[in-house]
Amino acid sequence: MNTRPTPSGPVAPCTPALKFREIPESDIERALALAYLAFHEKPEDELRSHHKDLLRGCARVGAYDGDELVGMVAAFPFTLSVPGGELPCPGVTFACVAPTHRRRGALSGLLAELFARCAAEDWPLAALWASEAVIYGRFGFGDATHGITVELDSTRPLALRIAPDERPLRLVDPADAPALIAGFYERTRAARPGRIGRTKAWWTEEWMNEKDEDDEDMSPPRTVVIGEPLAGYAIYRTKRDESTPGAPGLVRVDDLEAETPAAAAALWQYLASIDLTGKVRAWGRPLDDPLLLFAADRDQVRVTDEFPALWVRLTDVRAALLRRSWAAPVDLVLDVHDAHLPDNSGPHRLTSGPDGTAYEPTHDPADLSVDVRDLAACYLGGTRMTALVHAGLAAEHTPGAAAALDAALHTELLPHTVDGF
Ligand SMILES: CC(=O)SCCNC(=O)CCNC(=O)[C@H](O)C(C)(C)COP(=O)(O)OP(=O)(O)OC[C@H]1O[C@@H](n2cnc3c(N)ncnc32)[C@H](O)[C@@H]1OP(=O)(O)O
Repeated sequence: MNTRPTPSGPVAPCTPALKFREIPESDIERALALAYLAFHEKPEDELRSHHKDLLRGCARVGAYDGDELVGMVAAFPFTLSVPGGELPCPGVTFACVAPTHRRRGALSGLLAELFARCAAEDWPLAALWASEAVIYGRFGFGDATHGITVELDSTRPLALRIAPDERPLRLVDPADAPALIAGFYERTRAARPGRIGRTKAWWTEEWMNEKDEDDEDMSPPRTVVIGEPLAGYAIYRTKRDESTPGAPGLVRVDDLEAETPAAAAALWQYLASIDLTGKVRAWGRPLDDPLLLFAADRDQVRVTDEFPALWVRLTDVRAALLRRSWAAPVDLVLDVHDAHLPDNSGPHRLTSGPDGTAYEPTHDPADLSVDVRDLAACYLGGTRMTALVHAGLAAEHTPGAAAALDAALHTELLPHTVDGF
């Protein structure tokens, strides 16, 4: 059997008039105007200039109708943590097409151009956050990391089942915070796949930016740390509730990492005890956040949302599989289907063991058939192949093949991405 019920589809035919080429620096203003048109935004000068800087640092592909720029994608030069290390991974952003040119294959052409660039640059992965979940599966992106929103009722002290770390907490000046916590963050990246490498500029402009891009009522970012040497940190903002006099305000947690459960408990307890606030909202927490287990009262700590976070594309399946580590020996034939990048398609024998990992074309019958988007969903260990087989999205020809692949793909911590872009 070789069922592939919802494959990534073939590339839509491009409008013959459209040409795809690099967007030069001289067109960045036009590129921004196009993005603001497509995303319905009218940013102030400061934010506009920030977007301009971001675009300058990106690879940029444009769709041109004659001289008119009608579509673009940009890509940050990120690295992504994968099991056992990290890989170069363009972070696709600013994907947009003028409303006059939509559904004529512009995005398809732009992504085809980007994939060609990935092959030329030896980028085995690409990744993005989707504005709409329905868009990117057809291009071979799979939802490889997931996030949850957690809300704490902090009108009463946070009840815990474990003892928090009793060492003092310190607030750190935003200008000093990146240097203090960057090394610690890097260690969390090594332990958890799906995390983006943060440059100094990324720390300063995306994490320590005084103004919050989404909510102008939010305070500047605050960074609280515990331990010497550092055992954990939280980056958060607060806002008052102006609607009702005396109503408690909000603590919004943007990032929190701790190396021990006790340090995490101390940070959550601190966040839940800030005066004049009554709710802590943490967006983009990992699915396996220990808080959900060590909270003593799950009515006080509730998961209010779950969503796909990072969509990953295996632009070079072979390189992506060879350049991650494997949790258990594996030897099976994978028949991958990739409608956009045919070099990825066809049966290959995947072996991994004490002598290393190999992934080579074979004429042996397939043990497992899977679309490249679904393999991408499993790649960081966040989705189980057995679940995909049960959902009818992958076909198991040899009993036990999916379970064997899951054992090899397993990661101790679930993949997680908190850097939006
Ligand atoms: C990574 C990021 O930046 S996410 C941000 C994405 N951008 C936005 O949401 C901005 C507003 N939207 C847009 O600019 C455009 O509609 C885009 C970029 C989403 C799509 O661009 P288009 O050039 O219209 O896409 P294109 O014509 O190549 O579509 C290819 C296929 O995807 C489908 N598709 C594209 N967008 C959507 C959508 N929003 N919902 C459902 N299907 C979609 C098309 O129907 C087409 O399907 P088909 O091959 O079966 O015919």
